[in-house]
Amino acid sequence: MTGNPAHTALWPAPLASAPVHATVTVPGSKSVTNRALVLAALASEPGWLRRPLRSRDTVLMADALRAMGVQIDEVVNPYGGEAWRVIPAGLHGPATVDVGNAGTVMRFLPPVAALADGAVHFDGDPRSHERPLNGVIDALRTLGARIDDEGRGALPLTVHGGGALDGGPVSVDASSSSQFVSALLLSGPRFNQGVEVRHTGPTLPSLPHIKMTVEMLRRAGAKVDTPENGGEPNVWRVDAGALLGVDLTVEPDLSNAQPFLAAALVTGGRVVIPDWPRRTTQPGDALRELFTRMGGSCELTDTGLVFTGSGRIHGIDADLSEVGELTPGIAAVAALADSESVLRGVGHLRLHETDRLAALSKEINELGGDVTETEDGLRIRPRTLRGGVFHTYDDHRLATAGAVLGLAVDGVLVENVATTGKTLPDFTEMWTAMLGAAPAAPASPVRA
Ligand SMILES: O=C(O)C1=C[C@@H](OP(=O)(O)O)[C@@H](O)[C@H](O)C1
Ligand SMILES: C=C(OP(=O)(O)O)C(=O)O
Repeated sequence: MTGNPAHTALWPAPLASAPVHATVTVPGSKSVTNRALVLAALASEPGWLRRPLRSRDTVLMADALRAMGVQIDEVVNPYGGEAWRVIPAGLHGPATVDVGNAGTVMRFLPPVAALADGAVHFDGDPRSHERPLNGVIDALRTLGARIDDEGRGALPLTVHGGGALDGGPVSVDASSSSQFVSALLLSGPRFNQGVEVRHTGPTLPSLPHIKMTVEMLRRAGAKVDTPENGGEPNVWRVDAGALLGVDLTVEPDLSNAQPFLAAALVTGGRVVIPDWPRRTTQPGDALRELFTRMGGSCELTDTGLVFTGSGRIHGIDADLSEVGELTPGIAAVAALADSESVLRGVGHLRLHETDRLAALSKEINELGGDVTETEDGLRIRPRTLRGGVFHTYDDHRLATAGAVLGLAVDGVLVENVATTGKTLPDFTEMWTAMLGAAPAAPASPVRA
């Protein structure tokens, strides 16, 4: 924990005094915004991102690309919202990249830096030094890059870009993060021989995020072969070729819709999320099924997703390996359910923003819960919970999970709720607006 007062400030999570009835407009997807920025930066012509997410992770991505020479102009249209115009340029060093604690920045950009002319130094938050990066580093070396990481296999490191990269076939164990595969594929069209990525590990998390990468590459004109279109299992191939400048409207972040849907489930209310896409690769789309199994019902209408809680919350036994980032929110709801839950397939969450399995069990248990870690997930036995401090370990999804618990448990104090700024800077304002309450005055925050 740092000495920064924002990190010790406690936010009294509002208790829901009645079923929530609200329409919540959710900002753009982090995963789509950061992929779109990378692809636009690598394109051979300018492109547009409309309704991009503006949050810590996406600003870090944009600033990093700017540091390598890409022009990104922010245009505010009073009628159509924000848009970012991306004008690619010859990538160059010397440059310094702050990855914060953004998996997308720390994994997607070293391959881009390998294409730059000059040295690009990467560093970030202390936690970024602990998150797995070895798959990207080793693969880039195999593909011809020169990287100085002083043998750490992790951040900080310097990529000595040579202006081009051979590319070709490479094997990577992506069992600790699907982002290793996405990272290599995204820059693949710009490698001299393209890239063929073969995943060799025992498991592969977050498959929808790899599908998102493939779809966005194809939309930018890349030729991609995948296991789904007749290729070998666990092998993705991207041909070398120019990328088009795309005009893309970013979908709402469905994983960030989760706490608001959870509010309908927990309070027996109804929440509408406008612009929920009818077809998407976002893992958050699985919430329609998961939260229905946990007691709600939903309908995809022309206004968006209408999600209704029944007043009952059921436990769930679910393999969340494809949708790992939904685990903290599901765990919070599960702690309030009428039966036990088992969440499986998410051992890799120990290496996310924080060790999410340890953090969720400790924090829910400190409120009186009964959560145990299993080898690959969590077992959650609902108990009557009491108020107390909910520590968040610089993890945005721990903070929103604490807010969900606070709807039903009086006196939950979420530590460092500002950490939601990683992907959802307006979270507390959106939460209080959803609850129909006036936003709390910022004066004299309670201290831990
Ligand atoms: O590629 C992406 O945009 C992401 C992939 C997933 O990472 P892991 O495969 O490391 O879990 C996910 O958890 C993360 O929030 C975003
Ligand atoms: C795991 C997450 O993020 P990152 O992109 O930093 O891996 C997340 O948002 O839940």
